[in-house]
Amino acid sequence: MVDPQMSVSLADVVVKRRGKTVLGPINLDLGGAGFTMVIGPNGAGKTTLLKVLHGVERVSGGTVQWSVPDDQARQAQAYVFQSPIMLRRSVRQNLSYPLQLLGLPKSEITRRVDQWAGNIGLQDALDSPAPRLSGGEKQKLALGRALIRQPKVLFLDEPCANLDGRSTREIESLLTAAATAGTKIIMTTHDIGQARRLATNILFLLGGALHESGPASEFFNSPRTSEAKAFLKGDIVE
Ligand SMILES: Nc1ncnc2c1ncn2[C@@H]1O[C@H](COP(=O)(O)OP(=O)(O)OP(=O)(O)O)[C@@H](O)[C@H]1O
Repeated sequence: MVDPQMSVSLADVVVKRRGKTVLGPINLDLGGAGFTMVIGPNGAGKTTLLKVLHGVERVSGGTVQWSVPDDQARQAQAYVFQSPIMLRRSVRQNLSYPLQLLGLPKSEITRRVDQWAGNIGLQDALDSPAPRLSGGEKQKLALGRALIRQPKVLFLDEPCANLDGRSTREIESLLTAAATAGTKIIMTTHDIGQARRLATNILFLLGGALHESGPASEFFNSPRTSEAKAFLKGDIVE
């Protein structure tokens, strides 16, 4: 990550639910800038891994160690859920809220809200109720609300699921700008094209295990395992 202090190590992390191992054991060191794309078939454990990294999934074994104390790590992270969660209030209130929680002065909040409303193309909808926005607009608002806090690490779970091409392109360009500005992005996707467009490195999960990982160019050009090859070809992999 751009801030060299923000990296994370997972040692023998296991998540069990109802007696079944849904993730792990995972051993992983994650650092460096850019996009880490978490890919794999349905049920492979992608969302569970994201939540483990963010510290909101109960682990049954192993350790998750950020290179800064846990409270600092959490403070420096944001998480965007697959179905955007927002306040039943205006776009402006949705963007202001995270900054109010940080206790920023009103003038600074107004400045950043105006700037981010422009970044996400909602400057003319600032006083509209957020629940009335389209799916693409809601997702852009969720992203704006996460990025307005300038997190060091941003987690996203399928941020473009069910969005049209135009909204997907707009979200990818917002994410690319954030990555260039120094936010480490860790996201899941079902869209291999999106993974190819964005990824710096890949985590390929299969059956709860980290089946293959490494730089994106290596993964896409010369996957090591037959399962990764099959997955990239579009075959059904279990
Ligand atoms: N609370 C839970 N109780 C029981 N099983 C769970 C629970 N949460 C997740 N699972 C199971 O854990 C496995 C991994 O789920 P997860 O949502 O992490 O996969 P995923 O790769 O994100 O899937 P998808 O691509 O479908 O979103 C699945 O088999 C799921 O059914």
